[in-house]
Amino acid sequence: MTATIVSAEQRAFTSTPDATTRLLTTVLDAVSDRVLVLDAQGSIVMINAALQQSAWDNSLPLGCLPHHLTLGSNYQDVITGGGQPLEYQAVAQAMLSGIRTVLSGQTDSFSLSYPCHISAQQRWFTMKATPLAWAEQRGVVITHADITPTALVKEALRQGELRFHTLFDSLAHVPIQGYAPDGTVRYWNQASERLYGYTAQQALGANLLDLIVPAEIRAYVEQAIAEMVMTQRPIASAELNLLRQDGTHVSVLSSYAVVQTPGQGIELFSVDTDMTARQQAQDALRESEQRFSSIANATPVMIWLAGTDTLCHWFNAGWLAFTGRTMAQEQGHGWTQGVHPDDLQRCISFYLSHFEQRLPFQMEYRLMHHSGQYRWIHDSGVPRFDAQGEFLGYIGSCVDSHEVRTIKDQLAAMAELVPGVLYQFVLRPGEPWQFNYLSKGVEAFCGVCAELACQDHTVITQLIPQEERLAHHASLAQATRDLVPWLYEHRIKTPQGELKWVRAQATPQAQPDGSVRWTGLLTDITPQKAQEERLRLGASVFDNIQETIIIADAQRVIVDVNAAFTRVTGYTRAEVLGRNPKFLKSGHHSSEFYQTMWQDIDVQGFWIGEVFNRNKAGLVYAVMLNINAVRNDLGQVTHYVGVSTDINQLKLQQEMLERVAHYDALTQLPNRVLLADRLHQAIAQARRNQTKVAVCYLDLDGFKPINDTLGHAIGDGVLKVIAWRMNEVLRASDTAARIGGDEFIVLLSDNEHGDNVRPILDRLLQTINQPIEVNGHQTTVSASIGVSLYPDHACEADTLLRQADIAMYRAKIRGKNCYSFSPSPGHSPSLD
Ligand SMILES: Nc1nc2c(ncn2[C@@H]2O[C@H](COP(=O)(O)OP(=O)(O)OP(=O)(O)O)[C@@H](O)[C@H]2O)c(=O)[nH]1
Repeated sequence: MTATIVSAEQRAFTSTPDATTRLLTTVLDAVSDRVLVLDAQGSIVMINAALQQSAWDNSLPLGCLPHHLTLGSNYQDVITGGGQPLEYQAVAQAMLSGIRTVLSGQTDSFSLSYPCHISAQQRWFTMKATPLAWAEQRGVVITHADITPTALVKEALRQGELRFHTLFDSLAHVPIQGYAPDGTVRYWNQASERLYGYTAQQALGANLLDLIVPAEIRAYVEQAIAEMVMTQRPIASAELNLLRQDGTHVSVLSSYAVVQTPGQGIELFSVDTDMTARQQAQDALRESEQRFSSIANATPVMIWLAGTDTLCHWFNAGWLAFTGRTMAQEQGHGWTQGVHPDDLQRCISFYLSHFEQRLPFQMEYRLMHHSGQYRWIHDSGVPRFDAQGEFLGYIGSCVDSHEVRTIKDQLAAMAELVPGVLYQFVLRPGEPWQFNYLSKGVEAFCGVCAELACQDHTVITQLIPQEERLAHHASLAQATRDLVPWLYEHRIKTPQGELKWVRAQATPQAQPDGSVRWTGLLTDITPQKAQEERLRLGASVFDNIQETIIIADAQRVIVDVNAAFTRVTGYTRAEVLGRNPKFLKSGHHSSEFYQTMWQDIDVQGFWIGEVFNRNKAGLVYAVMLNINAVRNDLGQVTHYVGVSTDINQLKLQQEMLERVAHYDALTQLPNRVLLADRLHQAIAQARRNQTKVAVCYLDLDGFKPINDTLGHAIGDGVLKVIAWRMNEVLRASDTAARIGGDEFIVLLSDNEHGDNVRPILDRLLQTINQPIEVNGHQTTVSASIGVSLYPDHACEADTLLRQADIAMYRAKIRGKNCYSFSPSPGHSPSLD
């Protein structure tokens, strides 16, 4: 294309013989931009081909209208001339102002973009003015470049960026920052404002590194940015500790985006997640773990931690000090190597069974001490859960319970020696009983295994007969409520079918956790119960037996009597309790009698004999009394039991027989047998007392005629009267006996000499000789008496009797109704 020269100025411009100018003109004609040159006055001195060509387009942009665009015309007139749309007038003024600044040398260039409607399409142009000098003239070269394609792209980008930022802004809670490779902030959303404290206005244009990157990580951030710029790819997310405006730190997780923006180069975006809360939680957790670990390591208690896989992964210093092993050795299953082989199986299965159910547990096992000795430890494990209830594993604490266990074993051994069963169980509201301890005695006593009973209380409770169980449980529940010592007797039926009586005594104690712990003793009272049964039976016999029973204590004070006692004696039980039984004395026995009786009881433990007692009514009765001393295990007398059998009838019968044997049935005077006894006693007494006994042989005179005339019955009556009269004149110590027919013997004891008996003999003769009336029949008899004296006439009873008999005949011979003494030895019989 060739430049068109249309004026003198144009000619002057083009006539310059400067090859450079020509070259320039040629170049200007070759470019597609619209170019025109103004001189210092603003007149058009050159128009290139593109502008020339476009001058024919009715829709030329501003300043290019063809009817104005002529060489030599003033450019100001061209672009401010009439017919231009109103919206262009401001643009035209701006253009002129810029051109003037260039022409005046104030600036090296001026550019302005402006829209322009061509054929109803909006297009974008950039007007640029740069100074130009030629042939000692100065001017300005103006280009109008159609930048519509570039503008469209930029607009699209701007719209895209707008949407991008709108999207960012809509992420109100996500802090996002956009920045240039040099750190200049280009985007700063509201979330960033909240997080870092800088407003968008403060942040935009500032350097991100200066705003929020602490000095200590600045080099790292710079390097990261450089890497992203170089690779045009984001680096991996990083956790950074950044600064807020107020100087505090904030922990963020930064994710990055690298955006290649046409015209703006690389733009970087950081998308931050505030990690402060998580960091604080992590810090708190770490601190808590550190605190736990320092506390756990400071305590002498041995502590272990297990994860959800049942494996122990941590042991405190106390544990490691105990075992003398390293953490690595103990972790996993390592710790089980230290458990005593006898305890291992029990220990593991106990641990696993509780672990499976997430239950707390307590167990004891022997663990190898670093000294090489096994020691008992008490291990308490509890499940761990996080705040959301998620199971985390177990934590366990152990204490060296060796000494305690040793004492416990000793106590258990002692407990085995205690008769009965020592036990302890715990009652928790709403839970079944739990036996903590049962001494081994339960196996012999109840026939059940102590360990099984500790696992399941029904092993014990089901031993109680069904019909007694309710009352037993109610009694126990009452004592649990009242917290008072409990004493209860009940039966059990052992698995072997044995029925036993149990005395359960225990003390309930309230525990801080709301449970009640019972500690007590079960005693086998089967023998006592059998004894009680026997006693009950005995008591029944006691009250129903015919014999009277008196029970006295060791001081011989009555503590009980039976019903027969009251029936026989007339005394009620209340009247005699607390009294000595001696009030029953009849007076028939001497004090020696009783002394002997008690001596026998004390020495041989019993006494049996006949005793005359006196009842409440004053009557004497005979009993066969059996007194037994009851002694305790120490041999001390605790009670006396007297059992009396009423022998009154027997006694009467005996007396009757005795009387028959010793007394004359008609006159009731002693007979010959009793006389012989009395005579021997009288002789013995006289011998002791140096006195004399007179043996008087008395025979009635003329009795036969009474029988013969009045009859035998009257004769009997006479004999009875005579007997009665004889006793009337005799002393109590004397004896009148009938030895047959009308013959009597009178013994006069304790006479100082023979003459002392004469008055008595006289009174005898006199009283016998008194008239007698029997059944209306009057009669009279007399008596002849022969007297022998002990020891004057003889010392033997028979001799004395014989001599008295002889003397009596002498009295008969002397005429009857008189007495005659036996002659003294060596003397001739006399009739005195
Ligand atoms: N009624 C009665 N008579 C008796 C009883 N026992 C003996 N006789 C009688 O007593 C008499 C005793 O005899 P004698 O002593 O010879 O009679 P006597 O008339 O007293 O004679 P002398 O002694 O010589 O004075 C006999 O006739 C007996 O039959 C008795 O129990 N009752």
